[in-house]
Amino acid sequence: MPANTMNEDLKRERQRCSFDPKELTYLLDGGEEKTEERRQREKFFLDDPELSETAPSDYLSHKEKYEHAVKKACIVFKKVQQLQAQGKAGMQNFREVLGGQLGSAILRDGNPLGLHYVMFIPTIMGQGTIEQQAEWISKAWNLEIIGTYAQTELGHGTFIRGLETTATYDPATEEFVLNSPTLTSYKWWPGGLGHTANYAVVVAQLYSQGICHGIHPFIVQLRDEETHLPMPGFENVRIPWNYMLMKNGKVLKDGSYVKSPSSKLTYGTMIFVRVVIVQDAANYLRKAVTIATRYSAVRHQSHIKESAPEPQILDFVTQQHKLFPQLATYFALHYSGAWLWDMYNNVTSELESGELDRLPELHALACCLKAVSAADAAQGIETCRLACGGHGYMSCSSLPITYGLVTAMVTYEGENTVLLLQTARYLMKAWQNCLDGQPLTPSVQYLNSVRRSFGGVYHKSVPWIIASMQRIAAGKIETAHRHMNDKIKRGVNSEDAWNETSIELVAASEAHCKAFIVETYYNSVQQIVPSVSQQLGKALTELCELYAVNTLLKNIGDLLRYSNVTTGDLENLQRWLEELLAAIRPNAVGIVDGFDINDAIIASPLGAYDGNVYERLFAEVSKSPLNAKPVNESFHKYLKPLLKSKM
Ligand SMILES: CCCCCCCC/C=C\CCCCCCCC(=O)SCCNC(=O)CCNC(=O)[C@H](O)C(C)(C)COP(=O)(O)OP(=O)(O)OC[C@H]1O[C@@H](n2cnc3c(N)ncnc32)[C@H](O)[C@@H]1OP(=O)(O)O
Ligand SMILES: Cc1cc2nc3c(=O)[nH]c(=O)nc-3n(C[C@H](O)[C@H](O)[C@H](O)COP(=O)(O)OP(=O)(O)OC[C@H]3O[C@@H](n4cnc5c(N)ncnc54)[C@H](O)[C@@H]3O)c2cc1C
Repeated sequence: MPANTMNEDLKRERQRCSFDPKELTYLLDGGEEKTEERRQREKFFLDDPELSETAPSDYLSHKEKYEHAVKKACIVFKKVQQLQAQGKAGMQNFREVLGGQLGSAILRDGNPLGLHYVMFIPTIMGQGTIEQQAEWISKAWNLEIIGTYAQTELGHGTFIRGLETTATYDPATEEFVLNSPTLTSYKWWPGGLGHTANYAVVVAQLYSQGICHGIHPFIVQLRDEETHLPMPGFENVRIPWNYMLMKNGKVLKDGSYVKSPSSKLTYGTMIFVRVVIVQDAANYLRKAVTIATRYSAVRHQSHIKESAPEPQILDFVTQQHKLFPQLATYFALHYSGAWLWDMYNNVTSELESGELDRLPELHALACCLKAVSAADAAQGIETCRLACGGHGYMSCSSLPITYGLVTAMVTYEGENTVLLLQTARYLMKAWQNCLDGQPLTPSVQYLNSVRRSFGGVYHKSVPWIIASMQRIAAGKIETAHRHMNDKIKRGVNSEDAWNETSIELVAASEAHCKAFIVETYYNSVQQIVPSVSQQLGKALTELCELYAVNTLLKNIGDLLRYSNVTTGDLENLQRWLEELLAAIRPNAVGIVDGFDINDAIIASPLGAYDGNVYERLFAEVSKSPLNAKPVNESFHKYLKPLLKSKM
């Protein structure tokens, strides 16, 4: 097929879409102008010959990949500075360019500067005094220094109160002495710590006047700014007094300690990254479902009717049931992420004025939304990979690497189970408040309404599904609360009772989160529909209904246990699901086109806009050095002697 011709199947798919994908693009970007801005920004980076992939980095050594990534990260940074000089670079650009999809396309092998922007700078902004911000932020933005966030140790990642690195204040010299006294206290995992960063925020147990005040953040220089050689010593390293970030907890020069308004303010950066992860997980999922949907429109296989030619695999209802819920999940996580980002900004500004009331609810929501979005996006990406059969397994499909990036999210920034238990902690208190008639915060208000009524009869609407999911969540919260208290009444101490009930606590947390996501998604679509064309509004509504129906059908056991749903209602839900898959089918390619993901970011022969899958696959494998010569030298070195010896 000559280059740049459009695959006929995709041509037909694009003709049958009921709405203009550009309208969806503008909606997701926040308007036509924003789309144009984004496209220009992408072009500015992706068209740069120094950044485009000549040979796939799959064939580089680990060391070469690192050096390649550093080179490109520096080019990206200089280009961001050019944007800044034109007044075009703001926080959003950095997020786009240094993280997100554009970043992961340009820096396929990771971004050695990622942690510098994602955690080092935000920690100084969130934990440093005004003076400390003035001292460090501009140097960091201008890359005069490169930082990382060194919290996790060989022996501790989750339980940060158990971290062993110490920072002991020496009033005689007005310095802190940092020490990682044991093998398990060595900082381990921080991105960039090995060879890139020359500074770190080190999270350590603060000791002053013989008292341990818990974990606090300290700036430590790791490498000489000129030679990049590691600073002398890694035991009893001395740093100046003002290298402790003191916006919250403080140590005065005489060594006396001033408590933070809340010890949990030290954990602030982790909330920020969890909030960012929700949106990033959604974006990686939409890249994967774009690849799998376009591929499924081009791939012909088997028969639906013996008399007809091999159909597009997108016409198999099972294939639709694999992919369309992923389309819907992208929107669900996108709108939940947007809602959480708003709440984060509001609560953070309240914290600035000492208002801590909403921090616990933000923490609880950030925990469960990070956990559910990372897990669901990872599972959705794996479903997309499997839906592409053998070609989905190839690394050039981009699906395995995308899956790897997102499963990491399940672990970092708080391992999922641990975070779901954090939310469960909040829900147990909320249920107790509900029983005691105490006021409830907005995200758990539904506990009151669910307690008062045992659910209405089935009707084919998302509000009925939301009420059912809230009923399931309340039921699981009540069950966990009751089981835990029954154990305590039987003499089990509260910590053991918590641990013994933790399976149900995690499940209650997940159910609460799913109910929150469906409701937030529905409310977002309700707000949007009146402002878009009737066709796009219908498509967005169908996707929202699909997310709700499919999520509920994956939970039939709980639905039967905690509501008065009948088997007849379940049959109606199954029929509704099938109707929605059929309704979405003609728009599937149009929806992914609406994501407007540049082919260079898709980076997959299965998902290119023109749909020339086989030509692109073949071109891709031809790039492999292994295919440069017809006979590989291993034949003469090893195989031939072996064969000879048999003769
Ligand atoms: C501008 C450019 C941008 C570029 C963009 C790029 C985009 C790319 C995007 C993304 C790439 C990201 C790449 C990052 C790579 C990964 C980085 C890392 O992994 S850094 C390490 C993370 N490590 C953890 O997260 C540890 C997890 N563990 C914990 O958080 C804690 O240990 C926890 C919460 C599990 C237990 O901590 P306890 O033992 O001190 O707390 P308890 O006793 O359980 O609770 C005490 C009270 O504290 C509250 N609490 C706990 N954590 C809180 C928090 N974070 N905020 C507020 N309250 C909290 C609790 O709700 C509880 O409150 P009550 O007592 O119930 O009222
Ligand atoms: C790609 C990547 C990048 C990272 N980058 C950084 C970084 O830049 N800076 C940094 O400081 N760290 C970083 N980390 C470390 C990361 O934050 C930790 O790995 C993460 O917090 C999990 O902690 P852990 O490894 O101790 O796991 P563990 O907590 O040991 O988890 C192992 C198992 O124990 C279970 N478990 C632990 N505690 C509990 C509990 N209370 N209740 C029930 N189950 C429990 C977990 O659920 C899990 O199943 C990174 C990790 C990865 C994978």
